[in-house]
Formats: sequence, structure tokens, C-alpha cells
Amino acid sequence: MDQLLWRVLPLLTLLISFSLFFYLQSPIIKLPGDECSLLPYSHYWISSKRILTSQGFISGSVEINEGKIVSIVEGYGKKDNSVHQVIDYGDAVVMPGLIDVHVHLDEPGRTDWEGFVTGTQAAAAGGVTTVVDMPLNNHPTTMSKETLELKLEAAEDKIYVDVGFWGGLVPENAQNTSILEGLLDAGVLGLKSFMCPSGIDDFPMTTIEHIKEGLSVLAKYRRPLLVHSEIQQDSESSSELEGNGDPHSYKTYLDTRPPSWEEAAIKELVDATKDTRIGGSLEGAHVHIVHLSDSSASLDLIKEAKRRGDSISIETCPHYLTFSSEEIPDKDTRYKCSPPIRDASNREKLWEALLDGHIDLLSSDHSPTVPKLKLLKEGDFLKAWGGISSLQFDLPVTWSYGKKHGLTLEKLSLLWSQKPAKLAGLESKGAIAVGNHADIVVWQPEVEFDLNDDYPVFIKHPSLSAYMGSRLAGKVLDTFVRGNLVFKDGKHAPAACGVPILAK
Ligand SMILES: NC(=O)N[C@H]1NC(=O)NC1=O
Ligand SMILES: [Zn+2]
Ligand SMILES: [Zn+2]
Repeated sequence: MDQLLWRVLPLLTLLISFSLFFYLQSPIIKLPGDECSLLPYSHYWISSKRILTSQGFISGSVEINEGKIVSIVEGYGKKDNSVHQVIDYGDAVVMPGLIDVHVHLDEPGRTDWEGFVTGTQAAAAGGVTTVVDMPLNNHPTTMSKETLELKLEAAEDKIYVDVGFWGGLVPENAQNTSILEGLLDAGVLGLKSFMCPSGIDDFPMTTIEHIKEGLSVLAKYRRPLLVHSEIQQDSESSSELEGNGDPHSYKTYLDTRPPSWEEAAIKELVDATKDTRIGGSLEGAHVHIVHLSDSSASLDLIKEAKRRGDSISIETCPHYLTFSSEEIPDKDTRYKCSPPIRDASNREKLWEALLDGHIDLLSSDHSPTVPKLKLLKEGDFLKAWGGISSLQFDLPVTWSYGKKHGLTLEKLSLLWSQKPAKLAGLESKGAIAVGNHADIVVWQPEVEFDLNDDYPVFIKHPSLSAYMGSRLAGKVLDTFVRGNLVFKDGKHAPAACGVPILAK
């Protein structure tokens, strides 16, 4: 018996080695590319009765090959499943993926706050196919070629959607054009600056003089400057500035940041944007006001500048359109952000301006932190971190509240895809059109869901989001980025194959 075993054993070893060799050589082994998509093919058709193309809604099919949209055909049900790979979505809406131009991914340096993996998985789950990352809250701040390189290194193999980057305009590089040019040459899509303290020590604020320096460089590159537009007003009584009321009451915080802060910043900015008009000394430069909250005097100043022909645009965020100061519960610091959420009549005027086209686009200003710094237990509005967590909910939140204000799907897509693509200079994104990247969200506007603990949330700290606990309309089914099916039915593709977007 023993002898037989000794004869068989070498044969058996040989057999196992052979099969192992052939197994390793065989095509069963997955190439990394296969992991990028939940689909086993790269040439296919998407069919639906509601496809929002650059020419409006059609009932029909979109042909996708190697990441691009190669044809669009009207007529639902015309594609024969036996001849083509067809994904039939019935009457679900097929729309351009959202482009969120204001996201703080916080990596490298503050990955405990958010991160490339969690942030971009949240984006994919919410139908957001491109995010543009802010230059602060990460450490070091993105303000030079070298610090952008650190970002790019940190993002490698970690991004599930495409990611572009804004660079920081801070006093140091505003006074040193070669640093600024190095940063722009390295590919940031534009710059971002603060006219008040940013809350981050290594991202100091800029004066209007620094901003003008920045604009003169940006004019040559034809890239935008995004500005956090608030200037602290010394004329405010010091008790108001410090908030001498009850720190657990939202009203106390609101009173420390009145609309006059926004108005003061925008007054200085529109004085500078005069020169961005055709023939002006800053022609080619563009100012984009981020997260406008004040829908009165500040908005009027921008409307006037636009009428004159200045190169200026505005975004607001879902939280300013959804919440109102009167409704924010005591101690609920999840709602703290800057500029602050104001009263319901301000909110209604923001909706009006959005639907009339005076506000150009929407963004999330997704800016989380660690629960400890949000002071959820203490409920101190004056000391808590200011920032809203919302990236995954851009689409359902805008739709749930928007449809009550008369928002159409076409307008929704203009505000979340087409206009953001234009701001960031993303020529092949923002619309379902032949030749564009196949960046697509498939969703059901009519389906409602509860955002509770059972809901698959991918942002790092769901407990920080003021949207948790609400009932929303607009369920995301599938998300495609450059033709890769990156999210389906609550699951992500195994590999992170988003692409860093660099300006040329
Ligand atoms: N640093 C930072 O993310 N700040 C953001 N948070 C906020 O509420 N407004 C901002 O500008
Ligand atoms: Zn800001
Ligand atoms: Zn921000």
C-alpha cells in the first residue's frame, strides 16, 4: 500500500502543477479592466422611454462603445436583444450623470473626515459621475504644483468616479505668480479663495487685492476663480459677532453671520468683475460665487453685474433650498454651515432666482468632519464644525423639494450637469450627446424611500447628515462613468477606475 502511494504521489504532484499552470494562463484570470465595470462588455445599448439627450427627452436607445456615446436612436423597443447587448430600463429616467463642482474630499491629511474611496463611492451611489475637489480641508492645502501631485498620488486607484481639482488662491501664491502658474500648468481646473477665515489654519483668507492678482493670471488660462464670498463686518456689535445668546439655539449662530457679510464680499467682487467684460483688462477671467445664501441685496448686486456683461456666475446648494432657520432644532449642529441657512422667505426667493435662471447651478459643498468636531452631543452651534454632509443625496433632495416648486427634469439636469460642466471646462461631459463620455445616471423620480439606518449610505459619517431620517423621492438605480457600470442596485464595481481630470 505504502509503495503504491510513493509511486502515485510524484504523478499526482505533476498533475496538480500542470493544472495550476494552465489555470493561471487561462483567460478565467480577471484583468484589472474587468473589475472597473459591473458589465462584462464595453459595447452595448441603453434603452428607455425617458432619455434626456442634449436635444430633449426621447424614447429610444443610446449606443455606448469603449466609454463614449456613439449613437442615439429614437424609437423604444427597436433594438433587438438577440443581436445587440441591450440594457432595457423601461420608463426609468436616463440622464447625464451629475457633476458636483464643490466637494471637500479631504485627502490626503484628513481621511478621517472623508476620503477618495468613501466620497467617490457616495457620489457613484447618488448618480454623481464627476466631482471637483476643493483645495482645503486636506493637508497640505492644494496651492502649488507639488501639493497637487500629493493629491494625485493619494487618489490613485481610489476614485470610483472622475475627479477634477480646484487649486487654492492664498496670499502666498497670489504674491508669487510662478507658484500660481505652476499650479495651473499642473492641471487644476481653476482656483478657489476665501474672503473670510476658512476654518482651516493653512488656508488663509485673501483680500480683494490678492483676488485681482489671481484673476490677472487666470485671465491668461481662461479658468474660473471660485470665491467663498463673506467678509466679516466689524461694524456689527461685538456681542453679535461672538454670539452672546444661547449657543444651543440656531438663531444665536445665525445672528453672528448676517447677510451683510455676503453683501460686503460681493460688492468688492462685482467691482473687480467690471474688468472681465469684453475688452476689459481682465477679459478671459471669470468669478464664480460659491454657495450663495442671501437672496436679497447680494443677489441683486450679481444680477446687475450680469446685466452689464461681467463674467460672473453663482451657485447655491440644496441645504439653502431645503431647510429654513426657523425649523432647525436646538442643538442640532448637523445644520451648521457658512454662510448660514436663513429664513423661509429667503429660501423661497432662492427658488425663484434658481428657476428664473439668475442662479446658474447647484453644488453640494459636501464638507464633513469627524463626529467629535460636530459636537452633536454638546449641541454648541458656535463651536461646532461648519459643513453639510450631503454628496450622495444631491439628486433626490433637489428633486424632492424642487418638484414642489415647479422644477422640471430638464432644468434639474441643466443645473446639475450642463452648467457645472461649462464652469469646470469639461467639454465632453454634462450632456447625453454623440462623442461625449458615457457618464449616465438611471433613476426613478417617482419612487420614494426613507433615508434611515437601513439605507445604504456611503459617506463616511452618515450621522452628520441633516438629511438622515427624511423621506425622499428619486431613487438612483444605476450609474455609468465613461461607460463603466460603476454602481448597480446598491453595489459598486470591484475596482475604482475613475479618472483624475486635469486641465491642459
Ligand atoms: N472649510 C470648509 O469646508 N468650509 C465650508 N463649510 C461650510 O459650511 N462652508 C464652507 O465654506
Ligand atoms: Zn465656502
Ligand atoms: Zn466648501
